[in-house]
Amino acid sequence: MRMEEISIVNFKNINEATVEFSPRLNCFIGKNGAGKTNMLDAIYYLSFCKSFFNASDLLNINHEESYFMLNGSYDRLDSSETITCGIQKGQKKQFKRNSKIYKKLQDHIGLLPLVMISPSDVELILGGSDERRKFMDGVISQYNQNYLDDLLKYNRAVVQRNNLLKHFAAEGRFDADLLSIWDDQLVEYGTRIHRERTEFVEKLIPVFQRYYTFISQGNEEVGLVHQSDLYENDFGQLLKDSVMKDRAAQYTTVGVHKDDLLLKLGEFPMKKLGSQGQKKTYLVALKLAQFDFIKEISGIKPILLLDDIFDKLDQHRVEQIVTTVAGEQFGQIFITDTDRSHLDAIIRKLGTDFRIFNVETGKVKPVS
Ligand SMILES: Nc1ncnc2c1ncn2[C@@H]1O[C@H](COP(=O)(O)OP(=O)(O)OP(=O)(O)O)[C@@H](O)[C@H]1O
Repeated sequence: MRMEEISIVNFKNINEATVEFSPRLNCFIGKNGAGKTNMLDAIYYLSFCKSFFNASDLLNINHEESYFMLNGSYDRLDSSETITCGIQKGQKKQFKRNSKIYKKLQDHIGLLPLVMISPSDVELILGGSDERRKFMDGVISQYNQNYLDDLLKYNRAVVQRNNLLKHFAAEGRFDADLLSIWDDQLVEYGTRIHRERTEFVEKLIPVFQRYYTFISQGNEEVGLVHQSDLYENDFGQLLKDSVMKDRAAQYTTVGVHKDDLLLKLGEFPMKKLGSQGQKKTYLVALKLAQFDFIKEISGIKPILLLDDIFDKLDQHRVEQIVTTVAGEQFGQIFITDTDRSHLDAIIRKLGTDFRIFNVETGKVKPVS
């Protein structure tokens, strides 16, 4: 799959841009703060109906304006797709596929597979367990629409159950039957979520380790372990056994909303012992494994966005990454950098079609 063209109006610092892309490699070069990442984010937005960075849509509208528009043309499985998105202050977000408005944005997720590798991925290592659950959920929902549905229902049931626990505490009473209505829902959705996450992580691990070994040239061993209350226990029983604890805490203390991924360097946590370059390598390997995974399941090569990928990595690792993404298994790539030297190496290696764009204070111009 590839994006052929994007038109942008008032998206962050990009007031107006229409850019035609290469089917293989597209490089955005410019100084810090020029708008390179904003270009990638606009592409990301058209796949996920949201920014990679800002949860609030309003933050993506240019500060001086009251709306933004994005329009992307794609070649997907040999047919053309046009995706349009418009955000106007005070109005509902509009997302259209071939001029037809989506009733539910959720229906769009997965149509245009995409993997973004960004410096802010480091939160996956440094942040709380919610970051790592978000990672699993984000990938699985790209190929499994029912998963997102289960997740929304599960999260709603957790909120309701927690409200009930708080209500009981405030009233100084307890009704086990009433609570068990939510237990049944948690078990139904939670068991399916657990199964999907387990399968995903099991398939991801060997691919991830292969990428890590290749990029680090076998210098380190890494691990990835899915941690969940549901591995050892029947979920329904677990909820029953935890009732006293839940009542004291006034929230649901067990379940898939507590899942985590243990990210390891050798036998130790990557978070504590990994160097900056090792952490970056870990994240690149993880995201490339995600790429393979989505490609295999969807039968489509995702778009790959590489933001500031070379920072913190030594020359060997950079070369290994370049060699990897230059391979046939990858499709269209968008890459940002502050200078051309890394990119020239990629271009030489790819020996294939490419386009370079200069980005300067929100203006995007092809380099002839
Ligand atoms: N809503 C907005 N309206 C106007 N400008 C914005 C908005 N949101 C972000 N910006 C501006 O966009 C610029 C950041 O652009 P971007 O993150 O794309 O830079 P970059 O070229 O990737 O830089 P770096 O090399 O430092 O990563 C900043 O100057 C920021 O102030």
